[in-house]
Amino acid sequence: MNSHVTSAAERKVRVDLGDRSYDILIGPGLIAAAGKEIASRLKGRKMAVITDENVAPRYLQPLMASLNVNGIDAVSLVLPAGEKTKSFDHLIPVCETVLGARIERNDAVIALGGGVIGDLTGFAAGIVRRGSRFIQVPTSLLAQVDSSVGGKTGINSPHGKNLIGVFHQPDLVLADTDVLDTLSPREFRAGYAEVAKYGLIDKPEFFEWLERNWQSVFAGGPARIEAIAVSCQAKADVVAADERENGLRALLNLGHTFGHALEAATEYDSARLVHGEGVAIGMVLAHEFSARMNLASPDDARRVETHLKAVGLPTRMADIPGSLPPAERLMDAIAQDKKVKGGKLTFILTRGIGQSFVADDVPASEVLSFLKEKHPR
Ligand SMILES: NC(=O)c1ccc[n+]([C@@H]2O[C@H](COP(=O)([O-])OP(=O)(O)OC[C@H]3O[C@@H](n4cnc5c(N)ncnc54)[C@H](O)[C@@H]3O)[C@@H](O)[C@H]2O)c1
Ligand SMILES: O=C(O)C(=O)C[C@@H](O)[C@H](O)[C@H](O)COP(=O)(O)O
Ligand SMILES: [Zn+2]
Repeated sequence: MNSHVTSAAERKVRVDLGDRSYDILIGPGLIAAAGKEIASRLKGRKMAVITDENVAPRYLQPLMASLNVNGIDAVSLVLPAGEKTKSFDHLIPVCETVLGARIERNDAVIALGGGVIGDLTGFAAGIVRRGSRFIQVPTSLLAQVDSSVGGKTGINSPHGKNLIGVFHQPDLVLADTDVLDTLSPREFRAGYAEVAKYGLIDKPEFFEWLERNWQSVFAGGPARIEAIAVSCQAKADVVAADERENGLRALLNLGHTFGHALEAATEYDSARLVHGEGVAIGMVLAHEFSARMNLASPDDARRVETHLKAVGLPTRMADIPGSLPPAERLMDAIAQDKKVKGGKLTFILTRGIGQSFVADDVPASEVLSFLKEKHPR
């Protein structure tokens, strides 16, 4: 470990956004060090910690103790776990807890959990008092490599994923890598799909590294921390260049147009499909669709599927338990995607491994006949 680093962090990634820049600290022991890290960066001494029922029994008390020891007075709220929590019903108690504790703008709201808690809490922080300080303590692999970074916050609608929300950047991200040891294998794999995504967007050498080293990433230790740090740096670079998704940032949506439609189609039922699994299936579909449009070789799609299958991720719509609505209904969700412009579909397509690009004006008729072909029925 670097001797000049005073915290437990092994790696630090900076998200450069002018006066809204912030650090992502990555490494073991960061929950225990949270109070010190937060107190040294923020003036506020009142905070609300929002978490879920799986994370709370393991990590809430250590976080609260670390805050208290460093002079921070904190309240907490424990919500049900799972994607359905990203809803108006759960947004209300988060806002009321923050207001009830008289958290001022310069105090902070802390998300302790996976992407569900991070997106919901970030949204509450973005709207309470028209914007309050926000700290992410991501506890799932997915949240550590993706959702805690970049300021997209929000909730779902029956019309589609993340359709209600705001951009609201955190002031600090503390990714304690020790906590990943208690994540279920299924949730670890789901987070890994977003790690692989960075390779498939524009880092073919990272994808090759993952093909060779994924077992070490799953096992823990330096390869895991390296994969998290590479992912955070990749996301930080994109967010710094295009914070509000006017262009380049849409690349981070690789696999998501199909994936989000599948999540809406399964009614956000985490027992059937979780976000990272939808992204895995969506990335295979995006590569296959690119091959069908003669943009890429079908070999690339096969290579992506082989790797994601090897780690144990679902790669086909048929892998989702239960029946799916017809392709036409999936198209309804796709038509509600936030990337749609003037009614025209935008997809992230590819010319090969690590050669993704934003394709505007993708013909809906092509997407529909592709989905009909792939649909398990
Ligand atoms: N804002 C963004 O940029 C962004 C990026 C990617 C995904 N997302 C969103 O993130 C969500 C998915 O996040 P997720 O995969 O973290 O799901 P999640 O928040 O539901 O967490 C997954 C499961 O793991 C449990 N868990 C979390 N940390 C744990 C730990 N250390 N030990 C034991 N159990 C733990 C949770 O309780 C939950 O049951 C989706 O809603 C997705 O849309 C947002
Ligand atoms: O940060 C981004 O930008 C992403 O697209 C990251 C995705 O992994 C994430 O799932 C995001 O929430 C999707 O964004 P959305 O705008 O399609 O809701
Ligand atoms: Zn995602």
